[in-house]
Amino acid sequence: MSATTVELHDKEFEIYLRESQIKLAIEKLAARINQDYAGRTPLFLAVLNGSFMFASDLMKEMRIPCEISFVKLASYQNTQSTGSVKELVGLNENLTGRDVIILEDIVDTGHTVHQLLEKLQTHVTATIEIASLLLKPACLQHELQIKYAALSIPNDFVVGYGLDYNGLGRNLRHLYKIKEA
Ligand SMILES: O=P(O)(O)OC[C@H]1O[C@H](OP(=O)(O)OP(=O)(O)O)[C@H](O)[C@@H]1O
Ligand code: HPA
Repeated sequence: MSATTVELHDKEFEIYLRESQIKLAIEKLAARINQDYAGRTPLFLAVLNGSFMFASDLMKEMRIPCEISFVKLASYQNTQSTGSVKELVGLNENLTGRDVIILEDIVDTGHTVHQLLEKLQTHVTATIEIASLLLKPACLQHELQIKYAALSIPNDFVVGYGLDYNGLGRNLRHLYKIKEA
């Protein structure tokens, strides 16, 4: 058993989705990907940091040949930039002709995935899709086709299972949402 509420920094969170529910949703998602990509060898690009747990559990459910690589959109500072400009780091693979599946822990406003897709535009992939553990449809600010979303959730701030609140909470095995006052 683990706690039904947790305190991280100044905020209290209550349990939202248990590990068993998350695992089930990932199994269902993996079954779809296994079927859709039969006969192909997709390359997963997992976006750090938040996606590490999702990527790990999804990979264990893959029954087709596949590869994974981890990338990060890092803020960088120079004399011109305000810090909102991001640099794609960690991409060492040749994506030409590959079936790429981006792995995210959460698509919220969609800014991150939108930026990542822009950065990948110069690569001539065969296909490119997005798989996210969580999707907040009410928050999306970009026209994105999220083909593979394991769970759709309301506009609550969530932590656990890789997701953090100011650095804390990534280690939690369940998902927690912020507790209403
Ligand atoms: O759809 P969006 O509004 O862009 O939000 C989603 C992104 O926000 C979080 O990343 P963050 O930049 O906090 O980095 P992290 O993965 O290291 O926590 C999360 O992991 C997604 O990548
Ligand atoms: O709800 C969230 N929790 C943690 N990180 C996030 N990044 C975007 N949305 C969230």
